[in-house]
Amino acid sequence: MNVNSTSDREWVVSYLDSTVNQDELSSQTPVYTLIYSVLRIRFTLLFLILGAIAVLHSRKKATAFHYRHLDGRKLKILDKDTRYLRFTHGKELSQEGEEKSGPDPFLVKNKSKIELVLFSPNQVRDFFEKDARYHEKKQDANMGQYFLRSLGQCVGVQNGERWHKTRRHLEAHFSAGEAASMIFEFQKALTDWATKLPSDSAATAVSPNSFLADSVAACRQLPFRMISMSLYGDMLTDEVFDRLWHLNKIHERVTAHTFFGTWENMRFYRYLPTAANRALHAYEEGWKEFNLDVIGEARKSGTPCRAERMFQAVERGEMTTDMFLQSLDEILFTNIDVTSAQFAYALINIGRTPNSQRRLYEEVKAIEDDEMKIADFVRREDTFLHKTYLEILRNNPPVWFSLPETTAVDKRIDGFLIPAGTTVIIDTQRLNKTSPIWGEDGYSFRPERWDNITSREARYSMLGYGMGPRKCLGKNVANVIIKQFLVAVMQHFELNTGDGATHIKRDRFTCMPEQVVEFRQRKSVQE
Ligand code: HEM
Repeated sequence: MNVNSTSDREWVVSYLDSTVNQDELSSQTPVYTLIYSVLRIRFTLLFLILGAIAVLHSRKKATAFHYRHLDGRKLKILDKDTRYLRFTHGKELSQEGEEKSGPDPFLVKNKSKIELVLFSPNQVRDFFEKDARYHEKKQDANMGQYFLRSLGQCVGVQNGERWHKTRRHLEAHFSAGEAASMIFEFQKALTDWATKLPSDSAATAVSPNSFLADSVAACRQLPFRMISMSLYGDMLTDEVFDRLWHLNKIHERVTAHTFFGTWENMRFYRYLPTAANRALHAYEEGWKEFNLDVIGEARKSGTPCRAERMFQAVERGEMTTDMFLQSLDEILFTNIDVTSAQFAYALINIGRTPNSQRRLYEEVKAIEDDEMKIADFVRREDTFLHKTYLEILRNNPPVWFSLPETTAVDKRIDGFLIPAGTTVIIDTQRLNKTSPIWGEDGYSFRPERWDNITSREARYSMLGYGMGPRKCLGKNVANVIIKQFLVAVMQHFELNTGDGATHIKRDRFTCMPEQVVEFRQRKSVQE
């Protein structure tokens, strides 16, 4: 049949219509409509999902302009895995970065991830300015599964609303006022430590009035005791402290697996019967039991205890038990090396700089052994004591490279276009020592430099307690205990470190020094 004319086409249409059963037609229409609608919804969903993936992907994926300077040069990359090296060989890594990239920021590999290293005040300012409150911490600190299991719920790696809520519950107990209220209790612990140190197993006598001791070993339990006091108050009897110290021993093993483990970081590892898993399990059980025991006892006896007050947020359903336990872990166990290193460096630096030691001693002598005067002295910020404390913080950052934090928006850092979602780490030693504000002698310990520099001016030139809105939770307590420690040391000892270089231990995630110091007992104490 040849269909040419309009009338022919009309005929064909009507013919075809007539071949279709009208009942069938009416029963088929909803099915087609249904299929059509379902397909349409699916397509819409598919488009939405693809759109979301594209948006997310574009946040991560670098464009041709990303990682490039305004003048077109590209960021350099250190072509080696720095996952462990940043802890064991921080100094060497920092030097390699400087040799490869000069004054420009550079990229490093962390297993399969790429991170951006910053180290100058301009870079750090560009990183924190404007979007700092939207920066995110990596929940596994880019260290994998074992970290996620042991610390993935602690306040330090939470983001957004979860972080705000948890932080609020903890922060109230570590304010400047709370820290000041701990001073008298801390004083007792310090006097006890200084009195017993000459006969401690860490001390080797060299004369009736002097002894040698490794700077870390000399105060190995002291910061741990003081931070435990801040959490448990009068509940911290000798027996309770011994329980904590035992848990700390297990936790040291957990920390070693967390930062230096390899297979531990894999997903399947948790199911294997290994020493690392047993240590984590034993620690978690013990830590939970310990806290519930102490909190229960504090309630029964009506003893004030900060951990008990923090736990009330768990009972109100505002914080999970894991968040509570892991945040307390972060405060006490994980942080202990950080504070211990500051104590050790306080001894080393004071013992190496006779002029600073003399000036500090003169100040301490003037306040006599009066508790009220000591409390007032420690709180002041116009003293040589305060400058010494700031200089210890500047000269000895606790970790060589900070833990990862991501940018929230595309931004220029030192002229380079850095895409949103880029993970950044800061070379704290390089920043704290080579920022132009420190002048030629940034590597020297010189508290006097703070005669002419304010903390505000030094804002982007040192990473002491961190920058941006999520600074260290314990900064007020750390401020008080480090200054009180310096006072107690000056009251009891004269220090001598000698001239040799201080090495950093390679088996810690912190910059932990290896250095023997000579302690000479002061006359007033010997009598
Ligand atoms: C001199 C000793 C200390 C130094 C140098 C120090 C330094 C730091 C730094 C650099 C951060 C990271 C901040 C950031 O992410 O930008 C931090 C976080 C933190 N620190 Fe400290 N810290 C010290 C002592 C303490 C103490 C004694 C405590 C507990 C009372 C503590 C508890 C914490 C907590 C919980 C966080 C996580 C805060 C958050 O993300 O909300 N720190 N600290």
